[in-house]
Amino acid sequence: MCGIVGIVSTEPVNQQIYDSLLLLQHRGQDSTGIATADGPVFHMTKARGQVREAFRTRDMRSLLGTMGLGHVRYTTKGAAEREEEAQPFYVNAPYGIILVHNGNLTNTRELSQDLFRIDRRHVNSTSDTEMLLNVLATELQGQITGLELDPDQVFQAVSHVHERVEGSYAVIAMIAGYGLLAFRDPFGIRPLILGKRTTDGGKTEWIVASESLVLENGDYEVVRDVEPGEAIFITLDGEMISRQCATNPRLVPCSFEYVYLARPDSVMNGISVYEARLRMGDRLASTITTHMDKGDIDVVMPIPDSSRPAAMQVAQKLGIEYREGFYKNRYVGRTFIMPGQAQRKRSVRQKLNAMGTEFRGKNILIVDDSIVRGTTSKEIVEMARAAGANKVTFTSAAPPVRYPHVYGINMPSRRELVAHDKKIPEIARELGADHMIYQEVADLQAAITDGTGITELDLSCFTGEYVTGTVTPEYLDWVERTQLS
Ligand SMILES: O=P(O)(O)OC[C@H]1O[C@H](OP(=O)(O)OP(=O)(O)O)[C@H](O)[C@@H]1O
Ligand SMILES: NC(=O)CC[C@H](N)C(=O)O
Ligand SMILES: [Mg+2]
Repeated sequence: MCGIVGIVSTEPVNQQIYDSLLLLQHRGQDSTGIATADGPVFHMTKARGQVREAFRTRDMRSLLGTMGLGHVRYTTKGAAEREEEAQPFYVNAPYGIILVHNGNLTNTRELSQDLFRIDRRHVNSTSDTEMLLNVLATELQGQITGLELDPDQVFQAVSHVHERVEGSYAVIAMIAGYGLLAFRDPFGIRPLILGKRTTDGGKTEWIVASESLVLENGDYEVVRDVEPGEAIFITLDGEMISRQCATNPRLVPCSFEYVYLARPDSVMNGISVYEARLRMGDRLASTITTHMDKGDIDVVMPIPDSSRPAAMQVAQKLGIEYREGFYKNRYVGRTFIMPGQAQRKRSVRQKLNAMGTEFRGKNILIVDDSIVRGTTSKEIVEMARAAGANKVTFTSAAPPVRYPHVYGINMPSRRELVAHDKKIPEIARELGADHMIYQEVADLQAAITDGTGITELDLSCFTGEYVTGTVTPEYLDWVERTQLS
């Protein structure tokens, strides 16, 4: 789940894109990039690391132009450490296209063959995003008849992309000399939202971004979410044209955005992430009461940061004191989205410290938003015990993560998942907790969608059911053998 943003403005966009990326930093910490268009000329800077360390003043000065896009990367395909695989990606024909992508393609084996054999295109990385860009470029090339590009041709090209590409993709691209294109996969797995604002001179400026908080921060009004399968084209003069480009679009958004990825102050597909997390807390509290006596819990404690809203609600619902026993070092980023298990493990200890006074002799109920590899929870239980806790009950506002996530979250291998193939008491033993309680899948679904009119969610990492057809057991084996850990 990377973070993406694109802006068509009436003034220079470099600073706005930078500010937007800072707001999306929680979606990716591996690398970042900005590209701008100054008339038909592109400027681009990309580098490893986080936004604050990646862009220097001289880079920012060179990013000229009133249209631009940016990316923060959390690697799911390709290599996290290779700067060349940082986004955006560029192709010089047709016209010149620069593209950013949030998501993960599940038919890259077929795509790389087809791109080479049929389209005669060389893709110089293992990045799925570079393949996606080359498919778009091929399809656009196939549509162009005269010299000029027509939005109809762009929409036709996106329809063909939908036919060729499988998996999840929220995409923003600039076509040199023409405008900004944004589209979302036919299941709308990854988020994308459209906003606009009017200048004093009455001109309209547009923004497309992964999360609504970026729009709010830039004083843009929310127009709407980009629909699953829909493409939006914004011309250089600020005219917005949209079209449904998929034959059978269906909204099936990723549940993990609401559990962990998105910032709580964002609204996605009309659902407030914060409120969804409160509802997860409500439902988890009910499940807790069916498993244990409230009288056996002295305090409810969150694991900072992401579980705070759910933990607060669990405490309130159970009528038990809420205490923050883990102090968080604000200078350590999110550990789950770091590349490599060694770094993740080291960082949990650097990130969290247990305060003895909150633990000594107490029965603690810990709430985390999710338990994936168990890196955090194992360390936390040890820390709680070392700080003198009596009994440690570990709870998760999400159900057990038992299956790989192949739509843009780096959990490719079943072996790595602490809950894969294990019953809950076995997980408790593995993590060293006295007791473990997980959210039920139906409760998670209800917590996210209740009252929203949304009927489907991608819950694949909890259920093993994948919405795109190409995710077969053979594919999952291949992913497990070949991808990142
Ligand atoms: O079971 P694991 O593999 O450890 O993964 C799950 C943990 O990782 C995340 O925290 P993270 O530190 O990334 O970010 P946060 O500060 O937003 O909670 C998540 O909130 C869990 O605490
Ligand atoms: N998390 C994402 O959206 C990743 C985008 C792309 N698959 C990459 O690895 O760079
Ligand atoms: Mg956490």
